Amino acid sequence: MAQDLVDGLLIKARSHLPPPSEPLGKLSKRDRKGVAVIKLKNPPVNSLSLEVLTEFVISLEKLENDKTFRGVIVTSDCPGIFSAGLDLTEMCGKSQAHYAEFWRAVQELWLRLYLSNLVLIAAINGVSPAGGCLISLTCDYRVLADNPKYNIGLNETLLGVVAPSWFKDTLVNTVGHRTAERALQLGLLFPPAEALRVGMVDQVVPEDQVHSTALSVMAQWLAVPDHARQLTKSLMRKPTADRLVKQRDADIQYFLQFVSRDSIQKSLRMYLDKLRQKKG
Ligand SMILES: CC/C=C\C/C=C\C/C=C\C=C\CC(=O)SCCNC(=O)CCNC(=O)[C@H](O)C(C)(C)COP(=O)(O)OP(=O)(O)OC[C@H]1O[C@@H](n2cnc3c(N)ncnc32)[C@H](O)[C@@H]1OP(=O)(O)O
Repeated sequence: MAQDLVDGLLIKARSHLPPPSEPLGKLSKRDRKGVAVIKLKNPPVNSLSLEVLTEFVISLEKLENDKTFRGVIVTSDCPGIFSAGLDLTEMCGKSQAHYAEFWRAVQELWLRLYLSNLVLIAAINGVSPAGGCLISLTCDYRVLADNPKYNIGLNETLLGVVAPSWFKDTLVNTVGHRTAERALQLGLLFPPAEALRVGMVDQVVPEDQVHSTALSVMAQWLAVPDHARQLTKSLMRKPTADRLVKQRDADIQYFLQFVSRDSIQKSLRMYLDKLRQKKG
């Protein structure tokens, strides 16, 4: 059975955790075949808070260091939402020190995912804007559920902010320069068929087949000897990652200046208010 391949690892935000005696991320070692599942669970929308980013990095590090694991399926535990992207409340009305800590955590997660030695397959079972899309773009392969609500893309410009150069590079490396330029400037969120057409995802399948498809794809990738695949991945990705590694502090300073501007704070607040008012 395909499911027998899978081990479970759940990332949760502390505020939604059961008693503190339980560890934040649960890593069970029952699996024998070396595939783990990281399920993002930060209801209601799997926003990437500082805590979730940090926990994600720790979980990945554990998996990287545990040689029984060779692949990870990244998916969501929140129905209909893969991830709403970076937690906007982390970028509004906080201190400079907080912004710096938050942005370093965003950088760290991107670097860990993008350069991971593990095979990463995104099983995208929900809408996936901005940072949510970025997570999937760092994976080696993307399977998207065929639901017209499950848009995916880097929509930063629609919030009045700018996708940083390494977000942009990740998209360019996936869909090519022209598609990326248009998608980034317009802040396009692609429905499944369009996402497949432009190469933002590799496969679109019925919703109930996302997980099994991700497992089949994983088996195909794991059939390749690790050392050859890992070196090839590094050849393809390291130049892009190195551009950030060489200027991480400058990138943080740039983010601080940008996000602290009154005009940017105003845009982010207005966007959050719009989201909150949607209900009422
Ligand atoms: C070198 C660097 C230099 C320069 C670069 C500078 C800056 C870069 C800056 C930013 C980069 C940002 C990347 C991002 O990821 S920004 C996040 C973008 N995300 C979005 O646009 C998605 C917004 N959310 C939605 O569209 C919807 O919520 C949804 C489709 C995901 C889900 O819709 P639902 O109807 O199911 O749920 P809602 O009622 O809308 O939301 C429930 C609840 O959650 C709050 N919320 C939603 N998204 C976020 C978020 N991203 N962060 C924080 N909170 C979020 C929403 O407000 C509701 O809250 P309340 O229950 O009303 O309190």
